[in-house]
Amino acid sequence: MRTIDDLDVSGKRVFVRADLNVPLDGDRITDDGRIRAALPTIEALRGRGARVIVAAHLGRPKGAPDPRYSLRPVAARLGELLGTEVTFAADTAGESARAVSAGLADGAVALLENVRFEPGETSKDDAERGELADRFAQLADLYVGDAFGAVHRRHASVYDLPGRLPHAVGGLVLTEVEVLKKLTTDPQRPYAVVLGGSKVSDKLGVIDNLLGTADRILIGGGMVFTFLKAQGHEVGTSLLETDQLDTVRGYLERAEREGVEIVLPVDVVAAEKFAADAAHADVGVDAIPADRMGLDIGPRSRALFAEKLADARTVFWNGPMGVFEMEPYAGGTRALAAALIDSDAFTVVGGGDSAAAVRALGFDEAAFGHISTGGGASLEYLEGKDLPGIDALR
Ligand SMILES: Nc1ncnc2c1ncn2[C@@H]1O[C@H](COP(=O)(O)OP(=O)(O)O)[C@@H](O)[C@H]1O
Ligand SMILES: O=C(OP(=O)(O)O)[C@H](O)COP(=O)(O)O
Repeated sequence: MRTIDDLDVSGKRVFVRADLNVPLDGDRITDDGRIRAALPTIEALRGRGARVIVAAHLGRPKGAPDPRYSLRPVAARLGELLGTEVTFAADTAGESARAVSAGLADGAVALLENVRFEPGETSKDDAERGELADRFAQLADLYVGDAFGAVHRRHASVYDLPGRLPHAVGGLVLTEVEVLKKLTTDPQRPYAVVLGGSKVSDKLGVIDNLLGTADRILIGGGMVFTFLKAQGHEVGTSLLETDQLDTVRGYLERAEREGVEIVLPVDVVAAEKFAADAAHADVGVDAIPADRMGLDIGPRSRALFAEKLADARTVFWNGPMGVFEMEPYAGGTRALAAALIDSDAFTVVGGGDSAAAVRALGFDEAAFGHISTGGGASLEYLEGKDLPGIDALR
């Protein structure tokens, strides 16, 4: 793969696909870790006289402009961190984007509006994605793929566009892959993987492959309830993927056959509704009330998880254990982060929200082996899957 050092970028318009999918509270960025992670590549290109056009997604809008998912606040923060103005294009690949691209000076930086405002970005139809990629290609002379957190997505700006322009891989993707490689080539054992978060249907599938490599799989966060239900427990109004129940039953059976330990919580914090001020209580997993939702793993589960991680030599963690953004449901995530730090294992934390949680809860990032910007992307890499956003750069 060519790196940015192999490209002659001076005076050229360089399309940089970055992952700037940061958590927001209204239009306030609550954690700018992914913007910071994108800086080195952008700075290196600027420093060599490139005209840098950054493109990214934010959240999951439905293929049309939606002000809640505008990247405008991200442009402002990117400008502050770079110490230069970042021109914001009010559309993704339309008139505004073309005008911004044409007016960019050497060393200047622009950010396009959310690529997912275009239906072609995430389309399953090759022609529809191709049409958008053609429009992106008109904006630039060169392409740099640096959106590690999105390399598992076969999307127009990640997968189709690099085929249309001379391209290179960005430094963030290279660094991430280098660290994750250590987990795939003979990890020190016991090797534990901790899965949580809310992208349940996205991430359940990884368990299939992890059953072949990990010694222990600990399940927390919104993942828990599909497992508990599969075991016959009632889960009230908790996050549940009903159509995945058979799959999960299959994982539980296979784990038992193959001697892989799947560790599930024994208690959860069950709340009346999805709110910080809701009535809530710790309950055993066999006693979740019908009108309550599990928003965190409970104290007994935190102790159990810490015990299961104490002797691990390698740990990969993706997905918060609970709704850490609300203090009453942050205890599980806090306890898990502390358990990782206490263990002697090589620890990798992956995912936009998981990394943000570690920082928001006051942990020292240096206490972990590596904090990755990608959750789903890291998991798919660990599974040994082909990653469209990396394959397209070869
Ligand atoms: N029990 C739960 N119910 C609903 N949402 C949850 C639960 N536990 C965690 N979450 C949510 O999961 C989100 C993060 O999930 P995800 O995007 O999969 O993680 P990451 O970004 O680290 O890959 C957080 O916003 C958190 O509030
Ligand atoms: O936040 C992201 O992934 P993650 O939550 O798995 O870390 C990436 O920006 C990808 O976003 P997507 O899962 O909506 O494609």
